Amino acid sequence: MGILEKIAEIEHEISRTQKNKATEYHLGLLKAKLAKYRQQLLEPTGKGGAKGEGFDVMKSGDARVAMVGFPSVGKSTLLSSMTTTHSEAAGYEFTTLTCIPGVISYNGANIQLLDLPGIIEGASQGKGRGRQVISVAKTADLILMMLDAGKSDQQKMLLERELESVGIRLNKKPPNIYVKQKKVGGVKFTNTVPLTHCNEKLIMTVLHEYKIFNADVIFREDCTIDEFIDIIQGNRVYMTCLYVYNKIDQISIEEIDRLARKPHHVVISCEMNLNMDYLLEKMWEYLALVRCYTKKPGNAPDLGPEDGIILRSGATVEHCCHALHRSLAAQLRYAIVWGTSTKFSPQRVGLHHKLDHEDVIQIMILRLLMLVVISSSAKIEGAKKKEEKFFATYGDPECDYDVPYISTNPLGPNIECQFLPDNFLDCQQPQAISQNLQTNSNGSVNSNGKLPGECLKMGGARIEDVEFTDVICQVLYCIPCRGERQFLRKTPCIKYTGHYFLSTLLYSVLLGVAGVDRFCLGYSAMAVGKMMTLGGFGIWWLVDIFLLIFGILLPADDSNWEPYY
Ligand SMILES: Nc1nc2c(ncn2[C@@H]2O[C@H](COP(=O)(O)OP(=O)(O)OP(=O)(O)O)[C@@H](O)[C@H]2O)c(=O)[nH]1
Ligand SMILES: [Mg+2]
Repeated sequence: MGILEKIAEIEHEISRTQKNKATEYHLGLLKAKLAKYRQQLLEPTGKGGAKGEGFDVMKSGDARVAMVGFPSVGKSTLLSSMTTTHSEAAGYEFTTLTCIPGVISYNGANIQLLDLPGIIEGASQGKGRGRQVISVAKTADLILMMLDAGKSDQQKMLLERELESVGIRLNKKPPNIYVKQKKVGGVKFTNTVPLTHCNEKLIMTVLHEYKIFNADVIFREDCTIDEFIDIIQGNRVYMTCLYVYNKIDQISIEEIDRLARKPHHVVISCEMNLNMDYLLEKMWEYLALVRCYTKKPGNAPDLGPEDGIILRSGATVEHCCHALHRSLAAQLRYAIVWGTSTKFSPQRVGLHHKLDHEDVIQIMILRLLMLVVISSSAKIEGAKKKEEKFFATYGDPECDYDVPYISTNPLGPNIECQFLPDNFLDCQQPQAISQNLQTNSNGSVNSNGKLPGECLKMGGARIEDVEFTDVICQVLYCIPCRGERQFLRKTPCIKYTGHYFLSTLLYSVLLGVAGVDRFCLGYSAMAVGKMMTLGGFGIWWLVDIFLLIFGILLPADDSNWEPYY
């Protein structure tokens, strides 16, 4: 007996068997057997069926939509009206015999629309070109089930059954059941919710039919036995589907109303061009594509209708990196995202952050690594050019903080630049005004006597003695802060040039006779004198120690003692 007959027999048996508690196990067993035979039919072990000539269409664009339907429902007419591709349409059945691809440009995305031959009842068993059509449909992101509004609802059921029988599940989520086969230990069954559609015994029966004797099974959802069989089979495809009723020009307005109100339904007329915009909108909604705009550091993002990258729903920063450049994800340091996917806008995120529609993303990479990667693969000269080109396209990876970040939000992530501690700033050194006057070319001094950074007097040990001046400070590169990045900061007229009090005192006590302390402080001439006289015969040596202790002898360059020893 061939597989087809076996299937027919089981189907007959299922239809004959009454559904009640007593026959529940018998039916479960039959369903499992049926699924197994269908699987064998779809994947023949022998030479296999005829090759799908004319069906191997390259995947292109951002998403793929396949039209499936009975012959002469207007699939080719829809393709011709929605895309620039022409597909032969005629009043007789099986006008189209191969897969014809067209492209729809919508919201900046290119959506590939496939016109397929009509399928008939029994397509799943290979009637007509059913098998090829279904295998192409499986590769799509969305199925448009084309139906003739003039015909009965029977056609929808028939088509659904054909697709169901080859493992395509329409508008359903994968059931939340966990099955893990093991080598030993028997079957361990757990359910986290009460089961109303099946029980442990039925599940065991099905498992035995599949010759699974050792496994962990966890039901996290109240599923039916069919859904459980789907999980065991493991090759089910869960797809979204839009039911498109064509030729609404031929039916009454009440009928149109009835059809249009059903879930996942769209009513159109290709010939009269009715409701085509809505169909496009719905297709976009069902494809659930995500468009992200990239932004170069320091530049505003391009938000035009053609800009941005199109990603699948649930896409992460990693997908976005792959879409830009294949090596980008490996070098990602972090990404900055503006939009609804983050708690704060902008926010730093990692590789696994999920992006939302219309997010703006800025990718920061490891610049050094980038250089190493490129230079190891090519000569340095070529690598540099490559890197320049890369940065011109994706922006300087370092940072874009050199554009003043003006925000009035007190809870914002950045502090005011003026409040940054000194280690984040590059500040001018205060200078004694006498030196400055000498170098000043025009020789004029400001009305208040001082320019930024100028001091009339340097040094001082007590706060009352110290003079203050304003110096120009610049925030260091790559340090984020709010407001102007260059500002004046009040600074004491003190400089440090590496003189330590304690070491100098020790020099003075131990080596004062040789004038080492005076050498260190920068009084070279006096030091030579002190050395020649062997510390002024001991008197100069003692005097210097006292001068040091009382703070009268200080470094020759007006600098202060370093505050730490
Ligand atoms: N009244 C009406 N007729 C339509 C409409 N759309 C298509 N048709 C007609 O339906 C017939 C079949 O159209 P096709 O586009 O060839 O149908 P198909 O689904 O591609 O058919 P196959 O390629 O044979 O599978 C043609 O004669 C079209 O003129 C419509 O909106 N209203
Ligand atoms: Mg056609």
